[in-house]
Amino acid sequence: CAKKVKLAKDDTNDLATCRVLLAELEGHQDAWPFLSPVNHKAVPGYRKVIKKPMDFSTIREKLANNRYLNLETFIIDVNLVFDNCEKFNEDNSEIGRAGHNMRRFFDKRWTELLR
Ligand SMILES: Oc1ccc2c(c1)N[C@H](O)CC2
Repeated sequence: CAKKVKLAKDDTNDLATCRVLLAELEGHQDAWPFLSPVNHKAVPGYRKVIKKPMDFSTIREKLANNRYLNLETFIIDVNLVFDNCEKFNEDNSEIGRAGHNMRRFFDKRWTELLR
């Protein structure tokens, strides 16, 4: 049978796409809980419960220092922000709702930009 050739995805614009997506996340009105690292010294339990803290300023730093292998590793870090939020906050709380809103926004935007 004919040999299957895997079509390579064009990843040329992925870095620019990550920058656009990150800027849109940072500019969202519900971004405030996620803009900078949680101060784990001021929040009882955070350091023990959340094994891999992540926030938008850390993602921006990693992007600037070429720390993401590809678009997928960037998306994994963004989703880590929202997964940490769900783990530590009630759904029916100010920050819990902000996390759900931001995840919904991100899912919609990256699929629009990449699908
Ligand atoms: O009441 C509080 C006080 C501090 C925080 C939260 C809730 N949730 C954040 O995910 C982590 C920081």
